[in-house]
Amino acid sequence: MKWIHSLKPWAEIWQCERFTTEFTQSVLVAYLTECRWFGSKNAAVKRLVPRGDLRWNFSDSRFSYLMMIDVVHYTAHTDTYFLPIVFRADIDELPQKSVLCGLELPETKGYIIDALYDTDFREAVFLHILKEKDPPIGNGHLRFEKGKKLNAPEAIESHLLNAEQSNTTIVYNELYYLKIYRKLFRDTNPDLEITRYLSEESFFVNSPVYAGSITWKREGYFDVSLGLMQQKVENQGDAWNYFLQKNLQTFLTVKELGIGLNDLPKVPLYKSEKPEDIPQIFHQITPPGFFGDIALLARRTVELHIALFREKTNRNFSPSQFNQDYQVWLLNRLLYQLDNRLNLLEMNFDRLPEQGKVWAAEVMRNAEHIRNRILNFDYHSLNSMRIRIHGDYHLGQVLVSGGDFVILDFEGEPESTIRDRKVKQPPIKDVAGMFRSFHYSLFATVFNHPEIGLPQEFLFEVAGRLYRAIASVFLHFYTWQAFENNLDIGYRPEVDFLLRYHIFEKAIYELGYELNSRPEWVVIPLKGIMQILNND
Ligand SMILES: Nc1ncnc2c1ncn2[C@@H]1O[C@H](COP(=O)(O)OP(=O)(O)O)[C@@H](O)[C@H]1O
Ligand SMILES: O=P(O)(O)O[C@H]1O[C@H](CO)[C@@H](O[C@H]2O[C@H](CO)[C@@H](O)[C@H](O)[C@H]2O)[C@H](O)[C@H]1O
Repeated sequence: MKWIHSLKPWAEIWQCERFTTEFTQSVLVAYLTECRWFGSKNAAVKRLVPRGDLRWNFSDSRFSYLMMIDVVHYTAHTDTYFLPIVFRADIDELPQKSVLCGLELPETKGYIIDALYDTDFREAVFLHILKEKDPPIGNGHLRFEKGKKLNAPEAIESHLLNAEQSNTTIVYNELYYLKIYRKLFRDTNPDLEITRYLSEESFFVNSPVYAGSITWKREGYFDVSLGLMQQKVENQGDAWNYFLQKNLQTFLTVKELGIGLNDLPKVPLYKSEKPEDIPQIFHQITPPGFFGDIALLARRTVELHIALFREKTNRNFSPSQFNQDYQVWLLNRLLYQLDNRLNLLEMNFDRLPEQGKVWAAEVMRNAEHIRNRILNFDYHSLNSMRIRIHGDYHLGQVLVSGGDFVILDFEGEPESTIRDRKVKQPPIKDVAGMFRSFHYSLFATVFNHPEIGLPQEFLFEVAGRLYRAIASVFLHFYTWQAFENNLDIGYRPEVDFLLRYHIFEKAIYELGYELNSRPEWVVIPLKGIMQILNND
């Protein structure tokens, strides 16, 4: 562990230049790189600028520096990360990842730790939310807001959630989940905005109940969301793992029954069908209730969109029409994204698995065709409405809860700016996200289970046909409910156009996500893009 010596006491630590330099250069860089939530691991970082003047006296005897760290990249782009810290004399029973460094002060020595690992800090946060306090911080104050449904417990027990996530969640009394945002934005986080709206102002009940939030407020500046508390959703895991299991069972049944491709008709792509009109064979190979689950997820998805569509007065939520400004925004963003992906593919080409190289080369050869497809968007022919949507909708964002589905995590697409995430978009974009996710889950099952013992190409083909059946049933329930409830998604040709357009967009987005986060998975979006191009 790194030790730093300071000539100033903890209360004046940021005035000690030696500390600031050593802490920034030899502690923070190494610490952040090890954090799951630090998203700039692969980026070339020019410098870190920690802001240490935001002192919060969270109890009579202790305080924390609510450290906000500007990460300046060589591209000049800057991200801000949140790492509240406290000083402690001991680190008994704390995990190693909570400790940033040892610190020798003039009169004592101890450790700087991530404050979220400190029980007193966590308890103080909860009590501040419960009592709706507004302590001063820097040139502003912290606003601890209490949700209507938060009740005072007799005693507070807390721990950190042990989950793969981009932020850090504190669990209180196994009842409340407080997500502390690690990447900060100069505006209210859409996750907080949408969760609070759905929970307190809409009829939609399949998203978590809002329990409170923490916001840094300053006169003349945009709000900065630091945390969102929700009621815990009792659940049996996420829909991603749920469907992986179902897919595996399906492939094993295909093997057991000796099903061949001739037995599995190709349902027309994206034509909505009632489950009973899907060829019987798809009901035979999938586990009981499979298409019922698809129908239920489609219903919850459309209900979410109806709730977001209903708003008439709050301009953050009221629907908008397609227009020239939106089209310019969309095309600029997607063309930039495509160039970024082609560049990433080229730079990472040699690291790709063999199959990935073949498909990557094909995608690169088709660059002009792809660009043209992106440009093929004309708002004049679109009559439906744009609304606030989930924006990063996939099976991992859905919890399976007592035979139902609950939709979470409204932060939006991780790569987008905060303002881009709030742009109203066609709700069909979420449907496209979910379709990509079903596609992913089928291909991931094939990749992860060589023990199924059938040729991969055959299983890919089975996956493709099952995907068509899933999409048809989902679309049936989604569009039917949308039409019944006057959710303005347009007539069928418009739905079809937007669906295909956004599926393509999402696959291109995913190419970047996989190349940056888990290159061994890049074959899945590559396959997705090639399939879409070949279907044309
Ligand atoms: N309200 C909740 N109830 C139960 N589990 C939750 C709740 N919120 C989050 N989780 C769990 O925590 C995981 C991460 O949550 P998420 O909001 O996606 O965090 P992040 O934005 O940090 O990735 C979820 O997949 C889910 O398992
Ligand atoms: O971290 P987030 O959940 O906000 O979303 C990001 O990570 C997702 C992966 O965890 C990524 O989703 C992609 O992989 C999923 C399977 O792991 C798949 O179901 C999705 O369809 C696919 O997009 C998501 O794109 C990214 O934003």
